[in-house]
Amino acid sequence: MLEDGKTVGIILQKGEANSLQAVINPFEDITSGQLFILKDNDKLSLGRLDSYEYINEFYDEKIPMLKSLIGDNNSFELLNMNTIIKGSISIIKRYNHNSTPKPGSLVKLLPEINSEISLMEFYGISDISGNIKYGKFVGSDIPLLLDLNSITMHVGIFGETGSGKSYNMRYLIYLLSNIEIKGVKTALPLVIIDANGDYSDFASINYSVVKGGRKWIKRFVIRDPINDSESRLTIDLSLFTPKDLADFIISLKFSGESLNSLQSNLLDFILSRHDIKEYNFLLGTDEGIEKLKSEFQDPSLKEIGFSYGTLRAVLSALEIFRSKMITKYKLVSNTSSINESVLELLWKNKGMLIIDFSADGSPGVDIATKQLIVSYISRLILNYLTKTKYSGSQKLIGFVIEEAQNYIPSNDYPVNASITKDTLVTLATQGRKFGVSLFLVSQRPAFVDKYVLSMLNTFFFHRIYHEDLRYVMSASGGLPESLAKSLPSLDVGYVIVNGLMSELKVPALVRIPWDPRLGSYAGSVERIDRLLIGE
Ligand SMILES: Nc1ncnc2c1ncn2[C@@H]1O[C@H](COP(=O)(O)OP(=O)(O)OP(=O)(O)O)[C@@H](O)[C@H]1O
Repeated sequence: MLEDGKTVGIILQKGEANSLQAVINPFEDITSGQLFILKDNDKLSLGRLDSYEYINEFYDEKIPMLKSLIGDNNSFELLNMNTIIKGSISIIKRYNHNSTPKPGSLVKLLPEINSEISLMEFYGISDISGNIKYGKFVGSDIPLLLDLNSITMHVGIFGETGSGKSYNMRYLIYLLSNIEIKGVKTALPLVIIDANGDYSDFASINYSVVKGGRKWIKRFVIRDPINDSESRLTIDLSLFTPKDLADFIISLKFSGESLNSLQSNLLDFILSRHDIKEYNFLLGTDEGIEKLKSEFQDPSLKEIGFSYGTLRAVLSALEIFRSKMITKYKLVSNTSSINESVLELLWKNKGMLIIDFSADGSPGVDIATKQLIVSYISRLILNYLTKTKYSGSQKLIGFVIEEAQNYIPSNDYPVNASITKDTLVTLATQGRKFGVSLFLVSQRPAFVDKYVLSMLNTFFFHRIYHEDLRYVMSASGGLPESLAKSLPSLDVGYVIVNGLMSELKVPALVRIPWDPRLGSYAGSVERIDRLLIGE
């Protein structure tokens, strides 16, 4: 069965450890990273083409090994050509044996696989019920199996702009929405921080794409909703410490870029005199802000050492906060629109919450406010899952964060994200225990916090910038040189998948199938030539 694919080459030399040299038919369309079956009599192995080159005038019948192969018709045709492909192949799996294919072994395309039994045979596993079928290995129709049981070890999706990340995330959402386990349709509950409105259609026109195992989808916006598929996002400030809120309010004045610690200390001092349950009133209503402002008249503040200038600066920060959060965004509410009951509904219905941060869904909302929201949602998810875990039941939520560098930046990235970073680090470290699966999507992995990067265990690498190669290599535990070399020039629609979820257990080059329903979203771009002629 596994050996049924077409013979396209012959092993010539056995190199060190798992590496082999082979001649391959030059008329075959091959790619670095492609998988082949290697057949040494009845011993089969799986090999990955690491590199190849076209060599001319190779054939020389005086070579003893070639002489012995000339008897075989297939081999003769291969060897009797002026140009051949010389390829380096590494063995990535041996099927029930320990040997390395000897010179003369055949290199075969992967077979056609039409049944789950042959798929299990290919992977050498005895159960595929916890797996989803993702894309196809390059040069074959065999899907990469992704093990759902490793999903809480977190996922990274990286690639430069236009490399296909959003389409891939949409494809993953489609797969995670249409899971079938032992005949039961289900889905991974998802909360999505949608930076550019790339997923909003799943709540409306493309609902059918994701409704397989889901019964509930909600899209949140930060403006007045204009139809039934939208809800206004509000958050509950009692989930934050006074220090978090003080830092946020003061930094908002500087567009989130810097922080005056004296001003922040003063506001922290005032807020700390209140119970956290009062924060939604104090910071979410005009009366509350007025009450808070009146507390700055307290003469003891000057005695403690807060200057008049600091007091005035904090009052002006509170005004800026009021005009944005209360007047413009109407963001704060005791009965926040996303709360623990909503997460409970999300879990029960295997639903999906889309937080639309696009210019359409959240017009004019600055990055600091987006961070406050992401921080709020992270805390909510962590609190909810911790509570359910300690009450004896385990639940699971996938948390997709696009433009992850804005929420968990590395030290090299000029964004202050103290309000999100700590909680997201906790989610990354504790996620497996409590049932959180992070999906971090970013154009620049170099700008994502190194510690969090090291917590990710499954990677989807699209074409990436040269400068990011180093980070990608260290975060993913290394890629074979051949695959690493191809990363900066990978075509759209191709991705290197590596890590715990991959049943292949080694990095693989995978083709992501095109589905027009998944291909029409806010971030997808039309071809400019067709656009210009109005096609
Ligand atoms: N598997 C695929 N097959 C064919 N076309 C694809 C595939 N994946 C993506 N594309 C096309 O490539 C373009 C860019 O893809 P996508 O929007 O996913 O990139 P991106 O990496 O998310 O970019 P950005 O970071 O700028 O948002 C889109 O127009 C999309 O339709």
